[in-house]
Amino acid sequence: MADGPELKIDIAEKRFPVLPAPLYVDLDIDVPGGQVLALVGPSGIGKSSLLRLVAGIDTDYVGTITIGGVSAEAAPPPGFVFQDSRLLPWLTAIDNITAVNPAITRAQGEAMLERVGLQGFADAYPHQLSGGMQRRVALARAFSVNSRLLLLDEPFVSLDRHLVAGLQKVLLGLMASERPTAILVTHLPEDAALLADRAIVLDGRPARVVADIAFESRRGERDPQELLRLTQLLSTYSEEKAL
Ligand SMILES: Nc1ncnc2c1ncn2[C@@H]1O[C@H](COP(=O)(O)OP(=O)(O)OP(=O)(O)O)[C@@H](O)[C@H]1O
Repeated sequence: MADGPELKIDIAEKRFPVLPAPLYVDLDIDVPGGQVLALVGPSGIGKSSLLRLVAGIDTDYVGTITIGGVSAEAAPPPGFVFQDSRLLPWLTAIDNITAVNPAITRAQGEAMLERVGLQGFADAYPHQLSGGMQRRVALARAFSVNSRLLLLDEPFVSLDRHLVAGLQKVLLGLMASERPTAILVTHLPEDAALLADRAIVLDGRPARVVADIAFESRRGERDPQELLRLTQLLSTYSEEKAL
């Protein structure tokens, strides 16, 4: 399969009326097709807001964002994994998947659920699934949309770490075969080290790129020493502070 689309973010200015300073001024980020970019930075810096702009959910900014040459507002909605699963509670697992892409057949939806380790759970409702299983459905749904752009907003937050390892493996496998262009928002350097090809650190208000680190080793093939090295590198930029 070919790589996902190139993503070009060129924001001249983004403000929220309640904030005294702009959230971003002259924020330029290019993500080549098929790259997984980790976006890290302190709480409140504007990571989730950037995903909402890229997704075309928030269109109130000055600048351009294009996905494969098409403006974010006009492009098909990307796969989006939110901080909470945000499954529709009145729909079964399979119906949550076909809701984002009616072209998907039941067999294809079931195959996707099998890939995330949920064989036999197609007809379960979200409340019948554990928190970790719900995240798996959310991943399956994000890979089922008619878009090869994937936005992940702290996809493993508030899950036990022993559940996270399984989900990370599922995500790595799906990204290896589907080759989406992706942005992963995370506050954990170890998640960025494991899952991404590159990391951008945002800081300040307006937020600016204070580090842009391309990882030389290949995602999915890093040994524990390399993971530790990248984690430590990224940790030097992360500070526990809220804006
Ligand atoms: N709809 C909105 N209206 C006004 N201000 C907003 C809105 N959404 C976000 N903000 C403000 O913009 C700033 C950035 O918020 P955002 O959620 O993007 O940060 P974040 O980096 O994702 O934080 P966290 O890591 O805690 O999730 C915050 O100061 C927040 O209060």
